[in-house]
Amino acid sequence: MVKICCIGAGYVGGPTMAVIALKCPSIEVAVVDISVSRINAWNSDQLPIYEPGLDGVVKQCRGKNLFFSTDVEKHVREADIVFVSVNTPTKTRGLGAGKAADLTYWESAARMIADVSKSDKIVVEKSTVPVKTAEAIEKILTHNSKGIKFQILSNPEFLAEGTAIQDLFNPDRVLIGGRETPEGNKAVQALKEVYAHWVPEERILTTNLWSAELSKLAANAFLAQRISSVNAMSALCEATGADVTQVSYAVGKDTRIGPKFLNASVGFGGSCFQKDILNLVYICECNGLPEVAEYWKQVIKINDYQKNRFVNRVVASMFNTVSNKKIAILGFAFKKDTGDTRETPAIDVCKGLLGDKARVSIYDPQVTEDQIQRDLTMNKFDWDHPLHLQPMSPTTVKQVTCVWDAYEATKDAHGICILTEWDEFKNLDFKKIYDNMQKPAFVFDGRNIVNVDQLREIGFIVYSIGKPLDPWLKDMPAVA
Ligand SMILES: NC(=O)c1ccc[n+]([C@@H]2O[C@H](COP(=O)([O-])OP(=O)(O)OC[C@H]3O[C@@H](n4cnc5c(N)ncnc54)[C@H](O)[C@@H]3O)[C@@H](O)[C@H]2O)c1
Ligand SMILES: O=c1ccn([C@@H]2O[C@H](COP(=O)(O)OP(=O)(O)O[C@H]3O[C@H](CO)[C@@H](O)[C@H](O)[C@H]3O)[C@@H](O)[C@H]2O)c(=O)[nH]1
Repeated sequence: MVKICCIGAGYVGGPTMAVIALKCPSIEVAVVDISVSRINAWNSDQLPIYEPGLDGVVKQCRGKNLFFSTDVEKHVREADIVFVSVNTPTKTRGLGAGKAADLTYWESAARMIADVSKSDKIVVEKSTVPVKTAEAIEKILTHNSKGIKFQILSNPEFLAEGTAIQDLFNPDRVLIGGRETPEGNKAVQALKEVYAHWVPEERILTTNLWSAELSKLAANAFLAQRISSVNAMSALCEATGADVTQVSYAVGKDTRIGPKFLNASVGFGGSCFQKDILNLVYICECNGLPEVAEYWKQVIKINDYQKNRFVNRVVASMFNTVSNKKIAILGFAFKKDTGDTRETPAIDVCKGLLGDKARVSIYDPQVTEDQIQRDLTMNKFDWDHPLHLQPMSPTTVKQVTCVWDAYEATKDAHGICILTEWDEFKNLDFKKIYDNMQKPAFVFDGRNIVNVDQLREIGFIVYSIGKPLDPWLKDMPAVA
């Protein structure tokens, strides 16, 4: 029986390995982690991450050919294929701080693999890493190998949160990069056979190592760039009276452009886009390509601009101050159908409003109060380290309350900010909400999910990203 071990039981390691176990009953899969609480949660009824469909997949295989364990060394030693899916946060100190990927966790995993291995292994990069990481990992492994042979493959993951199970069942492509040597080709073939259990052969792409590593960074940069492009257009739409939804529909109808990923928003979030672009920027700079670095930096600058612009709209609309006003925040996760808050635009928006002394009342169906408080007090990039190594939140932000109901959050509020596109927000009783708010009552829709005309009829003053402006907002500056 082929044995797979995955180091890192997170958003990628957990779902990816659960799907491999489900689709390959003949393979034994162990997912290991240094975080005891994470592993305990994977072994309980309350999985550590919320992902539609994940529960069912885990329940079908757990205890049969899928195991979650903290005995990292044992499972690595026994495995034929070791996936490494650990954190690769942005460095906060030293060389490349604020841009480069911090490979501490990767390096310690590689050293541990070399230490405990007693048989040849294929080591698979599942984490998103800088180009040429495989070379560094190869060096660590071979210099410590005691005669054991390791083949390194790059197999970046393209799943998106909220649709992870769907994406894993039916991927656009699986990408496997390896050394172009007989041993390298053999290793690529072995991993290909795993995916071939359910992925059609023509969707399994094989490349050299560096192309696979770079393709992952490139794909995320292209995706994020589309959002920054449409968000940049949203500002121009507001200035001209065009409607960004109509513009992106018309643009996306061009088959060369395509309709997906053109939704204007308060900004993109998530653990990957910003981190991976910063990483790309750093790699370009290190390779003497400042113009290319500058080009990709702009994607992040526009994203920051979009979040600032949103906060400025809120404050400017409400007589240039939100001091002591209650603002309801509907949605804190970085997108719907996940409880993940890493780099969520809600953090920046809330911090902006708190900076103007607002009182914020937050409701998100999947995010706990503890998480929100930690997010609002943590330093940038600290969120991307293993849970037990993150600083405990020393203080709580007093002007923040978290509630478990949208009606409670909006009661007596002056304004509402919709920051995540949860389906349930589309069906709220806005008349009831309006009746229970201070007047004038404002809605700032950062996800373009409300029916603007209906809300204006009820009496709300409505701002919706990239839509023709409410007369109330017309003469107010977008960016103060
Ligand atoms: N989240 C996504 O949607 C996504 C998608 C594609 C790629 N990625 C990439 O995959 C990687 C993992 O991302 P994630 O979202 O799953 O992160 P995560 O924080 O959810 O999971 C990483 C896990 O690795 C564990 N870990 C760290 N060092 C370890 C070690 N030495 N031994 C054992 N366990 C260790 C941590 O405790 C943590 O549970 C990152 O490089 C990320 O960029 C993420
Ligand atoms: O038209 C759009 C599409 C997305 N978003 C926002 O962009 C962010 C990222 O969304 P999405 O890409 O759907 O989720 P992620 O889980 O971050 O997935 C991205 O990052 C992963 C980690 O690298 C990759 O594996 C995926 O392919 C890539 O889509 C979220 O805040 C979305 O709300 C928009 O604002 N407008």
